[in-house]
Amino acid sequence: MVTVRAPATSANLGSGFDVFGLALARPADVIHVEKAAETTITVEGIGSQYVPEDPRKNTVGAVAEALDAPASITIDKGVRPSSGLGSSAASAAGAAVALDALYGRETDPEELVRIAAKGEAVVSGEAHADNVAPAILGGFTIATPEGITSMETSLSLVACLPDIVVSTRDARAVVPSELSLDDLVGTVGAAATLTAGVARNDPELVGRGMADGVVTPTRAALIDGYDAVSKAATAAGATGVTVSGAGPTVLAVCQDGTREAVASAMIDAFAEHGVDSRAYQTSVGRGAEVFV
Ligand SMILES: Nc1ncnc2c1ncn2[C@@H]1O[C@H](COP(=O)(O)OP(=O)(O)O)[C@@H](O)[C@H]1O
Ligand SMILES: N[C@@H](CCOP(=O)(O)O)C(=O)O
Repeated sequence: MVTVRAPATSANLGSGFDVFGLALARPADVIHVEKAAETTITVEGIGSQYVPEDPRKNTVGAVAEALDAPASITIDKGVRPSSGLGSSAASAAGAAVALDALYGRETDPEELVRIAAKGEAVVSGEAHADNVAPAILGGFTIATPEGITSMETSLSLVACLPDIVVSTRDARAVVPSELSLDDLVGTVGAAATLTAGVARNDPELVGRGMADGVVTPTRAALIDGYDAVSKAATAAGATGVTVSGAGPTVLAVCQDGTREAVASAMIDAFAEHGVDSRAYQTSVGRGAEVFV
């Protein structure tokens, strides 16, 4: 048997829609795989009742098929489904790494990212790699059709998950299909600022570079209390706040020493809007790893 821990991830980071991604130190899924004549999937853990065990409907089934690596697979969900924390991607990435190890393939990690992205297509209709790239490679990743660039970085983060469900498929439907030249210039400037901040481990630059007036406002409208949560996090010491992935998780980048205050400010602000939430105080993490 091979067991892999695969991290939650936060995609987009505001200005990098479908391109930027960050691996989080916590939470994570744990995937166990054993060789079998055909693929079967068992799902346990947080939100497991919402995750299909049919291999044709689970991201992990598509990965096993793409790798031609049939297995008996158990997924222990630590990342809640439909959270904006790359839940479906954590399982896909974990399965890709686990099945590769189980069958001794030693596949190039970038190829594993492409295979895990096929799992994402099962859920959202598109093989976007912005969650599976950091889930496999760790750190900050830039995923484009031409390839993946990954960078190590150190940032203090809060991922606040409200008790709301937003499916990635639905949240993709509200994204505008066109943008103005002014918006393009703003987005390029922000994305470049964010990348410089990542390279310098600078939370001020990363926070400033998360600004986005194109995609984020359309998704924020699906999250009760988003504006209040964003303001409360900023007042408590966040340098930037955005929708994590397709939402509903709200991600805050924090100045050193403010993470605890930011987390409780976000929970309180959601509560004032009648929404229960849970805040993960976290940091930038590693990619999926075999640990047994
Ligand atoms: N292994 C998996 N883990 C989590 N969700 C999965 C998995 N396979 C399929 N799904 C489906 O994917 C959807 C959640 O994925 P998605 O909407 O992208 O949310 P998230 O932002 O958490 O990744 C749910 O409908 C769930 O049933
Ligand atoms: N770029 C995608 C990312 C979806 O991330 P998830 O964590 O919500 O699955 C998008 O924004 O649609």
